[in-house]
Amino acid sequence: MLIIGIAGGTGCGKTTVVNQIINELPNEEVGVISQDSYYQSAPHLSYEERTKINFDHPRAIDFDLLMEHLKELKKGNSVEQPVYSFVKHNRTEDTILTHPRKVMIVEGILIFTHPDIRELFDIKIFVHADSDERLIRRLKRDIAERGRDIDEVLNRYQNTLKPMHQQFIEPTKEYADIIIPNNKYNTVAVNIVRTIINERLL
Ligand SMILES: Nc1ncnc2c1ncn2[C@@H]1O[C@H](COP(=O)(O)OP(=O)(O)O)[C@@H](O)[C@H]1O
Ligand SMILES: Nc1ccn([C@@H]2O[C@H](COP(=O)(O)O)[C@@H](O)[C@H]2O)c(=O)n1
Repeated sequence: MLIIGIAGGTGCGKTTVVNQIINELPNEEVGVISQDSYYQSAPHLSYEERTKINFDHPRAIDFDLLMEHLKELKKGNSVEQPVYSFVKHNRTEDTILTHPRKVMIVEGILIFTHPDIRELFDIKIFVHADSDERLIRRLKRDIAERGRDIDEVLNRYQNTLKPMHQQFIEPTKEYADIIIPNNKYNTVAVNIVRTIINERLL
């Protein structure tokens, strides 16, 4: 199994890049795991309390479960990937049965901060977009898709997202084998990664 890690700050375009890469690849050969599915479950907290969680700090992620699932997939076993609700700020009751594939792509803002998880990646890719681009995209996306308003996004950006990005995410760029500039859609980079994957699938 080839495991590719794709990191980068919120709004840099990780999910979009992954979708562009897997589009046109046979879906029985390539699987995706999103770090967002592994936000800690917090059923003991009220909604109000959950809105105050710092979601950009590594402790917000259930890395133990993510690690366990990646190891199981590597062994050839299927896992139940959790489903997370950005509207409720909580894990849902649902899971997605995720089967091992020849190529597994793992994407998320903090995946390169965890040394043992970093070790599992055969290829590490960091997607870069400037912080103003990322904020604009995040604003539009979170209002359109994640039930937020402009104040929520801007407060979170100033209070936690920006400092956490500088402290935890940006420094992990140094672990990357490939850095994809993504201020604009980068079809050349996407095609290069797809070529690497296709070679593995031959
Ligand atoms: N290169 C790009 N140029 C303009 N908009 C983009 C680009 N890449 C992604 N987007 C848009 O920005 C938003 C955030 O992208 P997304 O892939 O969800 O980022 P991430 O997964 O890194 O948080 C989405 O609405 C997406 O359509
Ligand atoms: N309940 C939550 C959980 C996370 N976030 C934000 O999501 C961002 C990471 O996801 P991307 O798809 O953008 O990479 C992260 O910056 C968290 O602030 C949230 O808003 N609410």
